[in-house]
Amino acid sequence: MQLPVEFINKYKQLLGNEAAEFLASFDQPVEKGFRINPLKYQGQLHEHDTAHPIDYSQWGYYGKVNGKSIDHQSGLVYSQEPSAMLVGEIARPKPGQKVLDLCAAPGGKTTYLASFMDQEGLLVSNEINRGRAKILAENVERFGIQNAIVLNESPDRMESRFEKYFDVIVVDAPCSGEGMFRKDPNAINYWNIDYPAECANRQREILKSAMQMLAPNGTLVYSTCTFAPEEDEQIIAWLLDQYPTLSMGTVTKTDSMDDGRPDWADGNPELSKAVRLFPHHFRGEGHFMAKLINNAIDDVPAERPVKLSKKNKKKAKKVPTDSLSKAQLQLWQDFAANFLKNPDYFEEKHLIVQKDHLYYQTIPVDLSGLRYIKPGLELGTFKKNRFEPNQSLLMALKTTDFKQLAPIAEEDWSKYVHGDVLTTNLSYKGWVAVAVDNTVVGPGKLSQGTIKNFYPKGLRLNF
Ligand SMILES: C[S@@+](CC[C@H](N)C(=O)[O-])C[C@H]1O[C@@H](n2cnc3c(N)ncnc32)[C@H](O)[C@@H]1O
Repeated sequence: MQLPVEFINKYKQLLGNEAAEFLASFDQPVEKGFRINPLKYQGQLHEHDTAHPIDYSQWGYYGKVNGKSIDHQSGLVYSQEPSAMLVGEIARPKPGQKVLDLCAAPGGKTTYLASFMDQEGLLVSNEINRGRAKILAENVERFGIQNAIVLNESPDRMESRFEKYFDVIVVDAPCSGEGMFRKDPNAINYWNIDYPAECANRQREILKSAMQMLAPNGTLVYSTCTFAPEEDEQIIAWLLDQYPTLSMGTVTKTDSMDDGRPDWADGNPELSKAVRLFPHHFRGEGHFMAKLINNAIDDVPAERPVKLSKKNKKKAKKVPTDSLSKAQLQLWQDFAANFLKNPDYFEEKHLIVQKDHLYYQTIPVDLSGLRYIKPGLELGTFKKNRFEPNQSLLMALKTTDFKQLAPIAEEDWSKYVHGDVLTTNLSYKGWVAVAVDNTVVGPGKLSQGTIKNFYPKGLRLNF
């Protein structure tokens, strides 16, 4: 790989004797990995091999995901580069906590955090770029996360709404991406000697917002996929300096993980508690991460109303946060009674309607004034006098949750995701959850031996 001369010289200086080995690692093949989704997994994958577990990740395996497989399409597996998996392990939120993934698309860390949360508490998953936020929302849906809200905001516009609100915040920062060079050689074209310092400016801005939203006793996890000290140790040194209530948390490291380098910042020995994953030591593309604990004293209420500046008021989309009409509630309850084994699982007080779409929020959050993609788990849509379930609802439940299940053979799955009508000898009528083995793959509507296909058009596949 042709690396920029200034990049080579910089790391020769920083790494000394080790530089040759580090630079040679850029010519080694990319390491691929995937995780099993504990929210869905019931002991069976269809075409992925779990022979090579990743020792520091409870759900991680080395290997490549087939994007056109049942496992991927139904959210049983998530493709993630092995070093990125450690970020989720370090953050390790507990069920019931309020968690923020501030730079979240396409969703690697979000899905990891959700794996720990077991559908309880609140996961706010934010991405500033609208196109990327939509991809994030698709991955949240596929993974079957019930407790996530997908926002499309700049971090500073979230501050006043979520002041001192989150127990865990992950900032997987936009960075100079030096750990991406092997995976995406185009990333080299963006690099120049000043780029890390430019990225560091943006990282400090994002972290200032994150600090406004971190609750007393909260945990902040900061990570990058770059080796540049300006964006790694020097950012953590700045944080510790600016926010005296922060202290470094300890991270359990395996032999192939390096300590942070105090000598690459201000010499603070605490920085060695950070983790460096170098591709010449570790089976992965490379990452930096640090865990910080907020030791501030709890003096401010956790939740505050939105306070928007005039400028932000203008930009903000008007969002109707409606409660259900009586007729809508009846339609939902009739649907749930026929379709779900526990029709009261999605409690009425957690339901909201927006433009005829019905959503479920585990913890009610007022999103007025904020841009979002999904204000909660989308249960479905009210259409005239009926209710139509959304793919998100199907993805977020297990086969055992449905009254009306339509199991199909593995060979019929490709017809289903292609959008074909299927035949069956089941005798139910109405909405069914189509499933392959123990995995729900999407909705259908059954009538007289045929399953009408309601797999979303945007997700359909050609083989
Ligand atoms: C390293 S990527 C995140 C990867 C993601 N956490 C994952 O695991 O899949 C960084 C993200 O930050 C977003 N970003 C860029 N500028 C930002 C800003 N000023 N504030 C917040 N996020 C930003 C980028 O669009 C990008 O999606």
